Amino acid sequence: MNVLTVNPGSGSLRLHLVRAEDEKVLDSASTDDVSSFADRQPTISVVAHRLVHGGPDLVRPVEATPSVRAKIADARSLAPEHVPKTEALLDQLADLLPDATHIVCPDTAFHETLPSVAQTYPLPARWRFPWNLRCYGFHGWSFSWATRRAAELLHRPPGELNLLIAHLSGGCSVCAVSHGHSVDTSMGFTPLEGAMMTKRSGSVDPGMLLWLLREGKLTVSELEDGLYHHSGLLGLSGISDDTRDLVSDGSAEARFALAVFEHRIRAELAATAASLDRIDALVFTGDIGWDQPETAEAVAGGLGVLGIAGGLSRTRERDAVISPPGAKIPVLALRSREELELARAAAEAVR
Ligand SMILES: Nc1ncnc2c1ncn2[C@@H]1O[C@H](COP(=O)(O)OP(=O)(O)O)[C@@H](O)[C@H]1O
Ligand SMILES: CC(=O)OP(=O)(O)O
Ligand SMILES: [Mg+2]
Repeated sequence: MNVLTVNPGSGSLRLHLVRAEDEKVLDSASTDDVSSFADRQPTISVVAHRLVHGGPDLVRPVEATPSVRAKIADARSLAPEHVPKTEALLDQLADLLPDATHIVCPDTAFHETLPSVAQTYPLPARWRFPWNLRCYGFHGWSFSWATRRAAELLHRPPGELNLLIAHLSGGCSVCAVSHGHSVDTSMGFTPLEGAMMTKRSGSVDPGMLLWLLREGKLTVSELEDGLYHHSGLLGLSGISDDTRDLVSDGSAEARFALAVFEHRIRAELAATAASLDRIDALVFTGDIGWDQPETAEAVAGGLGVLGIAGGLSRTRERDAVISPPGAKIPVLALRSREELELARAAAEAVR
């Protein structure tokens, strides 16, 4: 069964054709030209659409029926960078591939296992319940792949593993996995919370946001645009949202932006680690987690309090343990393979 996986991230649209039976990638592209990509495939039976926010109701992969489409529309304003892209792609691909089964795969599904203490914001019940104000968590397909792949590399069943995972890419979030399940994560109600990102701020004092609005410094839309597009590595450095540019630039501004990024990733990892009774491994994934050894080194090397240390290998030829032999807690670097998890989940949903 050939599955077209569609992954609209904040900074790119990634397309893969995956043969589900053996998880082989038959073709891939990072392009907005979905129609040329689809046209060049001989057969596509299923389309797996990554849906960043499933809202309160979409908690597993499901076919994109009209009632599911209505629920996606309800979740639109919760992830304004992502959900509208998925809606447009669902429309476009339903026209291009009318005979394929279209499955929507929520990022949030992986975090359905979050215990209620980790899901809950300390807000009045009269706000929380009618408006579903809770922590959802994102990057679920990346975390579930990382869990599966780490288990292979560590020769342990995934159901036994306790992991700290850092998905560092355009969007950045961390996850604590206990016995294979998400038990805490840094993103919450929206993909703006938690770790500092490439262009997004991550968490900042809510009192500061109130002050900016109350004092008329910024309008709601200026605030939203600034927090989503002009903050993070880009906003701090004034140079680039890409860690590769910042590392090679080497200016004081670039180094400072990277140092704040590393500090905030370490803080998020340490906070989520509090939900684990032991750490079997720290896993780096996502574009930055994979291709920026300086970042992995600075993050791991600064987590001595958790028993994690640096001295990591800088080689990235294949997914591997990158900590030195004998490290108390192994550190792994894995390429993010959301497409394999999306293909697997969609193939299971149509069976
Ligand atoms: N070291 C890096 N390697 C690759 N991409 C990076 C790196 N640092 C920052 N980026 C940015 O991350 C973006 C990828 O973002 P996006 O497509 O949203 O990916 P993801 O969906 O994985 O978050 C790219 O646009 C790039 O500018
Ligand atoms: C949830 C999220 O931020 O996704 P991405 O990193 O793909 O933009
Ligand atoms: Mg992504």
